[in-house]
Amino acid sequence: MWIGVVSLFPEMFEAITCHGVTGRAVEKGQVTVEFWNPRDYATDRHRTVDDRPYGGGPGMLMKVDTLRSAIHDARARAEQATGQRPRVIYLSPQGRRLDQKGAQELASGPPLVVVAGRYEGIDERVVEADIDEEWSIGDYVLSGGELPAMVLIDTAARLVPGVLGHQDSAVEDSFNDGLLDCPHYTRPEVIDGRRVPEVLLSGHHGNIRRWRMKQSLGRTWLRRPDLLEGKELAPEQQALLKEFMDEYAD
Ligand SMILES: NC(=O)c1ccc(NCc2cccc(O)c2)nc1
Repeated sequence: MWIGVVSLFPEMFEAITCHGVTGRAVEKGQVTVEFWNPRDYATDRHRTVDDRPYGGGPGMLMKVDTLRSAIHDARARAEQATGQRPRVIYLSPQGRRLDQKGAQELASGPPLVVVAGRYEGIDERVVEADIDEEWSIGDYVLSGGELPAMVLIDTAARLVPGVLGHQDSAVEDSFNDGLLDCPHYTRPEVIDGRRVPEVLLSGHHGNIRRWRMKQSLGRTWLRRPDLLEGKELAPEQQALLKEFMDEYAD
């Protein structure tokens, strides 16, 4: 997976390119992340990258010419490196809500150029002319688009085949098949008098699979019933959820 990043703070992205699963994916070449900094396109003495908003009001916007040059070069490199036209994404609270389904879509699609805004954002004509899709990681405002960009890149990169240890860990992940994750346990067997559920010590893989499925369904029902709305459950899932609900009612 090839990802270009347009950001005034490229060093922030070490959080995903130099650590953990995503860091190893970059090291192994399964994921490529390249950076373009609008400040490198500034020609004035002060290397200006912001500009005042028409109509007045507080704050600044990203300067148009330096931003557009960076996006243009990132786009060109994407095509040169992959032979495909990239999807240019801008992170803002006005964008499409990122979820696991969207992450899967991004991971299996064309190369990405991800644009991280600073200040109060970018000129709307740049959104119209240069941005293909606006995405949001949630209904809150951050001081910049870098953290949202890293969230988007991380959740997509980990879905690239071969990036996660054993592929099924991506499948079993929370929000896979749209359910919340089941509880997890590891050593010691007892913590402050709290024991590991016996079924998980039984070695009975069929019972363990069913217990985990029941817990995922039950937790989703209790914590995020909206995720069950309109969701087609398999007969086994329906039975397990009913069992959970009956036990919960007791
Ligand atoms: N929810 C998000 O994905 C998100 C994205 C960016 C961001 N900050 C930079 C910015 C960029 C554009 C407009 C704007 O108002 C703020 N904050 C939150």
